[in-house]
Amino acid sequence: MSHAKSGEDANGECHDSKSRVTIVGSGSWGSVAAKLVASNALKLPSFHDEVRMWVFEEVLPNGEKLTDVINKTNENANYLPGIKLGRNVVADPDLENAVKEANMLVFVTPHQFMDGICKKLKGKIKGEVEAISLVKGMEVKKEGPCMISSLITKELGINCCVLMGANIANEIAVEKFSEATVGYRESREIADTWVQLFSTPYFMVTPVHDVEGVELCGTLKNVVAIAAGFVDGLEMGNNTKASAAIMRIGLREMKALSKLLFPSVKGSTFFESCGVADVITTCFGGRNRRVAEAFAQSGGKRSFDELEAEMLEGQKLQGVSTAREVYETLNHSGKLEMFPLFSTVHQICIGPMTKRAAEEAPPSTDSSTTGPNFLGCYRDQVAELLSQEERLPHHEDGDTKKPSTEIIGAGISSLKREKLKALLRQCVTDLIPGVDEMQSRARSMLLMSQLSNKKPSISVTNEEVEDDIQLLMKSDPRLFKEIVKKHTDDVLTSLNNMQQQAEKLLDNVATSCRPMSRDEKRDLQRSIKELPGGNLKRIAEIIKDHHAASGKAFSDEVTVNLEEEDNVMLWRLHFYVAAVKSARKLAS
Ligand SMILES: NC(=O)c1ccc[n+]([C@@H]2O[C@H](COP(=O)([O-])OP(=O)(O)OC[C@H]3O[C@@H](n4cnc5c(N)ncnc54)[C@H](O)[C@@H]3O)[C@@H](O)[C@H]2O)c1
Ligand SMILES: O=P(O)(O)OC[C@H](O)CO
Repeated sequence: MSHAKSGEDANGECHDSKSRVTIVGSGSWGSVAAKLVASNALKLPSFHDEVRMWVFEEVLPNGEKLTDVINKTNENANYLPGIKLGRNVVADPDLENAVKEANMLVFVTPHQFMDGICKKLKGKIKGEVEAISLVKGMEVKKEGPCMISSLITKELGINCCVLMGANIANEIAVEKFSEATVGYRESREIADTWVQLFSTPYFMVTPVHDVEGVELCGTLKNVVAIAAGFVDGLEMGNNTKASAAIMRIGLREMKALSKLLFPSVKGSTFFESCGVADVITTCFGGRNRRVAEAFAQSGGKRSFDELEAEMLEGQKLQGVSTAREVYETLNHSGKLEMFPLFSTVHQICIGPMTKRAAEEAPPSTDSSTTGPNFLGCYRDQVAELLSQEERLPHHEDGDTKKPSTEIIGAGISSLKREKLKALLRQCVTDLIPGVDEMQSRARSMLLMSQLSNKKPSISVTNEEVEDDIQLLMKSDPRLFKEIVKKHTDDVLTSLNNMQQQAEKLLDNVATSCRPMSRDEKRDLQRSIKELPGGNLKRIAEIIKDHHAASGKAFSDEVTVNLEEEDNVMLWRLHFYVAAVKSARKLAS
């Protein structure tokens, strides 16, 4: 994008190569965006001074039009009273007129109006136009979820960056320091232009090459903020809000859902202003939190619509509709149970809520340490699938009546078996990112503990040990050790939880297996004997746990007599031995 001064082209025709900016929206954040951009447009030679702001026209109680008041007083009396926007901001109630000369469009209205706005602008935008969306929210179309930046690109055929962050409008309006993140898809140059247009000494903007990640952070944190409001309304305290029940799990679900929708989303984006910082600021200071708190205080008797109208005077909440959109998306893809916080927020928003229901609503302890409860959810789905099925004789395939060679699901119809396999395949796919994360956390902890003992046995790169960690290690070795221990314990707890869930899932799967043949038992016996000591210990644990679960007495000494074990136990051992063999093969 070029920003040369106005001039004549080769044909002697006058052309304007300075950029013109229009702000599409004039709520509280829209007005602050206009103020930021207007102050920079005056300073930057590549921009026209005038900044247009499209205003959804309203008539004030004194009969004056909002647009006229803004142009007369330079203040948005309805949405940002007391703040001068800059004399170069021109309010315009005519959408088409407001955008017709602009080649840089800033979209900043509540997300529910964006579809209508795009439809009105379709075919009305000409030439090379760049857009940026400050809108936190998404649309759910027949084809699935559609981020607002994609909606703009699809409907108007223009590239669209996003700007999100910990940005409570009223604070930035009075020039309190804040950061924001610009997400871009392709051109870094265009992202830099937006950064330049928005940055001021009190508003620091950073570009990130992850448009979906940035936009999903801004969108999904509003659902987390609604949950934070519920917890505040129920006076459950800041520990609950920050830790297990809300912000921590909220961030995990935000990350998991973002990656599910767009696998290219980067983990590092969640540590930018648009991620963890926006979660914190909105959960403590935002409108979503405030109205959700009032909703909880009313015991769910007053609706969000009523409270929004009463408390926000024309401003709009985004979290309630986003919770519904997220719920629809998850419901459609059969993944509701993997996101207990998101789905519960929607259920509370639409239904009567009692203190008890809300207290029962937070995610189970399973998911509080392992994030979205993938394994627990698959375990339940497998159990449900198998319990629904009328068992057939083990030696027959349900549909063909031919002897079955399948191990898993041998006693169920082939249709159910295919469903079971599909569930297990999906489980593995969903589990991979969690396992990768666990592996990387475990590697970091190993590295840190070796560093604290000054004996790294693996090569250490500078990126892996950040400066502040190195500093802490040198300045306060005792605190460093404590932190390493705490995080190591967390990793071990998470691993333990994952293992327990996986065990339960395997127990369920094993109930569907055909009887093990004599030859297979012999093979299993042989394979167990060849296992090293550590794995034998695990075999003993599996047998002990299984006996305990089925109410059998057990002693400390475990003797393995495969002839006496039940079929479920035999296949559980078979799966374990097979996993050990595969792991060894991979390692060699
Ligand atoms: N306010 C903040 O602190 C803040 C900060 C960052 C991001 N955001 C995001 O910015 C976006 C815009 O929010 P805001 O805070 O500027 O708005 P707002 O909630 O303060 O105001 C609502 C706006 O919607 C307009 N409106 C009402 N009915 C309309 C209609 N039928 N069609 C079009 N417009 C209509 C109103 O005129 C007003 O401008 C949202 O996605 C929000 O999440 C807000
Ligand atoms: O006031 P909220 O809850 O709409 O949140 C405002 C902003 O998104 C905070 O970054």
